[in-house]
Amino acid sequence: MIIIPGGPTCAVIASKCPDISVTIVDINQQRIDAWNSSKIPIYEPGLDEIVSVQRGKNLFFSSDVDTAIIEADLIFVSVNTPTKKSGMGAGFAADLAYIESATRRIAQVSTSHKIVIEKSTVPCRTAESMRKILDANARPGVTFDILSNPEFLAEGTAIKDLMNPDRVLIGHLSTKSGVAAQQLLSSVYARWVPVERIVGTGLWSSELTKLASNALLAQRISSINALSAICEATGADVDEVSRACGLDSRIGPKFLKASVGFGGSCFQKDILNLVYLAKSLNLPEVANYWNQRFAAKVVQELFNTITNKKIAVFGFAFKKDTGDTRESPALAMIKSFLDEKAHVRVYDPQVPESQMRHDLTVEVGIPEDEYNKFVTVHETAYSAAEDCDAIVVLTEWDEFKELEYSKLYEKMNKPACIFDGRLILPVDSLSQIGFKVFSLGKSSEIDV
Ligand SMILES: NC(=O)C1=CN([C@@H]2O[C@H](COP(=O)(O)OP(=O)(O)OC[C@H]3O[C@@H](n4cnc5c(N)ncnc54)[C@H](O)[C@@H]3O)[C@@H](O)[C@H]2O)C=CC1
Ligand SMILES: O=C(O)[C@H]1O[C@H](OP(=O)(O)OP(=O)(O)OC[C@H]2O[C@@H](n3ccc(=O)[nH]c3=O)[C@H](O)[C@@H]2O)[C@H](O)[C@@H](O)[C@@H]1O
Repeated sequence: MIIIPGGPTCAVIASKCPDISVTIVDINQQRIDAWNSSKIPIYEPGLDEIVSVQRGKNLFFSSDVDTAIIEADLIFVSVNTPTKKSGMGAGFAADLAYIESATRRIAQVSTSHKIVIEKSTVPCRTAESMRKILDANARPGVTFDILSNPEFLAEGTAIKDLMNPDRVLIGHLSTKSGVAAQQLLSSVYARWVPVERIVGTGLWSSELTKLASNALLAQRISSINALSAICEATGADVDEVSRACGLDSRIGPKFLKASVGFGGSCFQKDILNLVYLAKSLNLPEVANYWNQRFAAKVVQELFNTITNKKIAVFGFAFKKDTGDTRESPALAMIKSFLDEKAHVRVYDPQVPESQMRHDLTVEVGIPEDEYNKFVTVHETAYSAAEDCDAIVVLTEWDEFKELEYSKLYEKMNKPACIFDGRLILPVDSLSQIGFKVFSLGKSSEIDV
């Protein structure tokens, strides 16, 4: 195994797996010299001790990148991925030049099958680019698997985090060799990480999870920092507010320490990277946008028109187990369907027709005669679905999971579509019945 470069991760793997030979390679000779000296190039509590025990046994440091590649079975790519300074995406996108040159080297030098593991923090779908580079430059007969295994350690607690990680994430393809590669890497971590903390996902989910985790963590700090300004103006104490908020088990106490703003090498660059990804995919971060996007998906899948089609809306409340409809996504969604002159047949176990009529006519502003003509409210999901072209699930009521979908399917026009806006339905069994199923935030896997 080699790691390019990723010192702390490498040292911990070596110390937990004495039978695995681990080599850190770096094109920077000075860094390698430092790793081989009594003054290693990174200060991390506990790292010095591990390196001094393992170095020369199963932990090696070298600038001979090519030899290390040829001898390795698994190759972690942990090179730097700073924010681009010039060109397209400058100031936001990640500079993948180092990833590219390391990947090219692996392709050109390898003489046997390799498992190449993305360890660096990269934009979503970087594995696809790596695959293209590997395939285009590989020697005849040499094959590669690519895994995504992002690093979640924080500086200052790196060894502790690596010894006892909350989770180890391994993204892989669902091909036979992709799964085998994932199992092999899992078996390395399983030497010291409980198996339930080793999580397998698709490649893209894994890549995106790393950026998303840093964005969510940074967002918590930004929130508490914004509250600190309000505390200053009002006389409240931010530490007291933070402690009291953190006692809510849904919020939790960690990462709520107000500060002068977050620093570090990663939060800023990874958030910019995520913003760039959202912008380049034309995804403005406006709450209302998510409603519109889902409504547009319904129209698109129903052959770009829903005029005079019948749409069953399952759920009107803003969440399950309540009859409350304030700011419910159903309002904007039904308005979009009515704008397209579709007939909407609504069923919600708790929201009465009078409430729906009030919300749609008074709050949303749909004229009374339009409501009367296009909206009907039903006593059961079965009657709502009758003669419909699509079912759109907008509230996560438990009973929607337990409906007899084959019975609903029989009553509907074909092709019968289901749009799951709450991720509660069993996609596979609905597809088997014959439904065209669309789930929020999911797409089919594209091989790389
Ligand atoms: N530092 C941290 O705490 C964490 C870093 N990460 C991610 O890990 C990656 C690396 O971060 P750092 O270690 O902080 O970066 P770094 O800049 O300290 O180290 C990167 C090293 O890669 C070497 N390198 C560049 N191209 C090479 C090539 N083709 N072959 C061999 N070596 C090459 C450089 O000489 C440099 O020493 C980044 O993507 C970062 O976002 C993720 C989690 C934590
Ligand atoms: O991708 C990465 O590189 C890493 O980025 C962060 O780790 P790191 O930047 O090393 O350190 P943090 O402990 O997250 O601190 C970052 C900044 O936030 C600040 N911070 C943190 C926590 C808090 O409550 N308040 C606060 O202001 C810290 O002082 C520091 O300036 C994440 O915590 C790691 O999970 C991630 O792997």
